[in-house]
Amino acid sequence: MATNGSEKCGWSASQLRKYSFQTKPISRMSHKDPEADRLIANGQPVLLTDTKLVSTALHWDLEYLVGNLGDGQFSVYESKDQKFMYFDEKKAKEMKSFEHPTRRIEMKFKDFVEKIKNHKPGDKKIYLQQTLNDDVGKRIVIDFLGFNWTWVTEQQKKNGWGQLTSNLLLIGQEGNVTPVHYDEQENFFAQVQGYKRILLFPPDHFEMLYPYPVHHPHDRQSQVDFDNPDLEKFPRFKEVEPIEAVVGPGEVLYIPMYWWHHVESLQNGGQTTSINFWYKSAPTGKIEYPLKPQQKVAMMRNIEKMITEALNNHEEVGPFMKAMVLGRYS
Ligand SMILES: CC1(C)c2ccccc2-c2ccc(C[C@@H](CC(=O)O)C(=O)C(=O)O)cc21
Ligand SMILES: [Zn+2]
Repeated sequence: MATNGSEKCGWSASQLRKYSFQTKPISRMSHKDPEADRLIANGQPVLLTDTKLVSTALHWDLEYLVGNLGDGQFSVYESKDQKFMYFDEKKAKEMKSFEHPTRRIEMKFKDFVEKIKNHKPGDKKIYLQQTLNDDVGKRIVIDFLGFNWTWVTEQQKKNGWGQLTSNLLLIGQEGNVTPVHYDEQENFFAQVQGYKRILLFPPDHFEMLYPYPVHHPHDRQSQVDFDNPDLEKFPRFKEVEPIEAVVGPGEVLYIPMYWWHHVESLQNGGQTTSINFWYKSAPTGKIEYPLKPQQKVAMMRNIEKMITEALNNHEEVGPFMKAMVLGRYS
């Protein structure tokens, strides 16, 4: 819990990666503050310091998890550098030229812990990402049942969200980076062990973050490499104005649907454990004008999908849309 520096906050600015843009701090507050509910209802991010959402998981260190997660297979992603770029495996199959930035390997949890313990500089980085399901040990089930379901279910109801689709258990190594992307679900992101720095960009940053085409395996991810932005190709990237949150154990960040987020496990901060709560969005009610940026992103996605399917060849999509717009709408 970062503070004005007088109390210990468990991390220091030297552990944060350096980027070309400035950031503004996110608002942090108690979940009891009426402002918190107002922000969530308005689809604005907020860092909640005291929800106790996953307080029964705060003791989930690696040896406890080895002893209680059961003998199942876990999805572990491997990357040659510190970036773990999501890609859609189905779309990757349809794109011969696509080079996979990460590799998914299935392994037992104890083998994952061994890899973490024996990691040496130069080894591939790894990131465990696994849906919490019912074939975990019974003590994990008890911890899971002890989550603050009262509060999170109340949030789901009063914001009209759809069902809880999944809780992902995430265990990453210090320095791991999940490059900036958006999801089409509401997300209560709960930090369990270690510290993560999250940069958040509003949905209207679509034009400054240059997402990949919808049919591309990196759909929903930005084409801009934050460590080496190509301002020739992506000139409006210099206009980005993110807000920043460092989440620590017991803290919960609300990441609204369509909000871009970049996530990094602090350097030299040890391994990080997070649990996310993804909810389907509220059904679109009566359309009101002006349209929200999220609605425009959803429209652009549908139009891109329709044109790509109708032309049945994604090379033609650019020329087709240029013919429609250049000199006529631009
Ligand atoms: C990078 C990784 C492991 C991955 C690889 C391949 C396919 C999917 C994913 C995936 C999905 C979600 C996260 C959690 C989080 C980011 C973070 O905490 O790092 C986040 O973005 C969110 O909660 O929305 C992380 C990953
Ligand atoms: Zn995400």
